[in-house]
Amino acid sequence: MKTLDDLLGEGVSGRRVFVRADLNVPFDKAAIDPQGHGVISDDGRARAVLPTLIALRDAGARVIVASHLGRPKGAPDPKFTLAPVAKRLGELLGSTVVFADDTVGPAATEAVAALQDGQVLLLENLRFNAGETSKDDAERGAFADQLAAFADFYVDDAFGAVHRKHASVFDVPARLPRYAGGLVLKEVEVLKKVSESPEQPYVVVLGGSKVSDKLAVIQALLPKVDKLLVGGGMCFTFLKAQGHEVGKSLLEAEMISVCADLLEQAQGRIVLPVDVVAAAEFSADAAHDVVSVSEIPADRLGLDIGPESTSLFAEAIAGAKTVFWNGPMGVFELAPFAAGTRGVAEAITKIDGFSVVGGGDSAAAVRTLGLDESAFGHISTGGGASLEYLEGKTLPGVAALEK
Ligand SMILES: Nc1ncnc2c1ncn2[C@@H]1O[C@H](COP(=O)(O)OP(=O)(O)O)[C@@H](O)[C@H]1O
Ligand SMILES: O=C(OP(=O)(O)O)[C@H](O)COP(=O)(O)O
Repeated sequence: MKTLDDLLGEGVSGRRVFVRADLNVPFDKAAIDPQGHGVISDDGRARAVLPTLIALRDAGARVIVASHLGRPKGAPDPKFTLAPVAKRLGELLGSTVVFADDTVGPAATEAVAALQDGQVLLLENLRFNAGETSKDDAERGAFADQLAAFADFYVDDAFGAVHRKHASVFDVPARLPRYAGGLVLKEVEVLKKVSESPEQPYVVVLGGSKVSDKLAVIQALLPKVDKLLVGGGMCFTFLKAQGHEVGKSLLEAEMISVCADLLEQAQGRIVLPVDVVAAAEFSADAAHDVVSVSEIPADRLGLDIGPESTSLFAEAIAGAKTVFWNGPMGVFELAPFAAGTRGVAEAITKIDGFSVVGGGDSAAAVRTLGLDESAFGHISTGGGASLEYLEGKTLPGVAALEK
């Protein structure tokens, strides 16, 4: 695999370099800025790609940065514009970041043509184009052709998206000389060690809201781990499979039988919450109570694991030599539902072993809850990506760089 250092050694002054970054940063759930844009709540993912952007900029490259943000449906959607991210990236870089308000349209084409040596341009959200995530090779390829036409070289530093077979991750690198950025290299190096020889006991903690993505991973991880602790939005499909009613909580109805099979296979190694914080609605000032998982009221939704579950999870974590954690235990962004995530995170910081936290929101939780980042072995920018790496899967973005 060729690296950014190889590219810098070849010389990039005046050359156009396409950088796929993961600038899918979390936004404050309530705030709006004076321009009507969302307010970034944690810019860790933008900071993580700065070394690559600075090295290219300072070497005189014309830097074209591209990313997705959220999950828009293949068409422009102002809710998911990267405009506020361009502004923040400019502040972090200490130099102007030009923003194109389309991805491959006239604005982007003009902005690429006007780029000066040492300038950085951010294209609008890749997922405003159906070609980016299409399952159809030709449709993805046509979009990749347009992106590749902008540049002479391709650098992938979007670790959080390397598990996606998307145009900017998988198809553009097939069309240009390709290089791995420093973030991708560092992430792969750490995760390789954990996946090849995790010191036992190995505990995996899963939560968050991307339920169906992660249920698929559990099957593959189960044989490798001693305990799998499940909280967050994830746990309700499992609780339902155990026969509990979950009220209005997040539920993947079509996955209930899969969860039942997983529980049977796991023979006690999947640990579920015994109590949850059940709220009247998804808001910080909603009425809420701690209830047993067998007593979730029909008109309430579970927004955090309860204190007994937090202690149960902390106990399982305490004896571990390796812990991988992806996905918050609750809606930590709202203060009444942050205790489970805080308790589990604190337990992970105390282990006598190696811990990895992965995921945009999980890493953001560590920072916004004021936990000591240095108490974790590694904080990964990718949740799904690191889970799939640990599962032993070939990741399309990594494979594309290795070809
Ligand atoms: N019980 C729950 N119900 C709904 N959403 C939840 C629940 N628990 C956690 N979440 C949400 O999950 C989101 C993070 O999920 P996910 O994207 O899977 O994690 P990561 O980005 O770390 O991989 C957070 O915004 C959090 O508010
Ligand atoms: O946020 C991300 O992944 P993560 O929540 O698993 O860390 C990445 O930006 C990938 O986003 P996606 O899961 O919408 O493809």
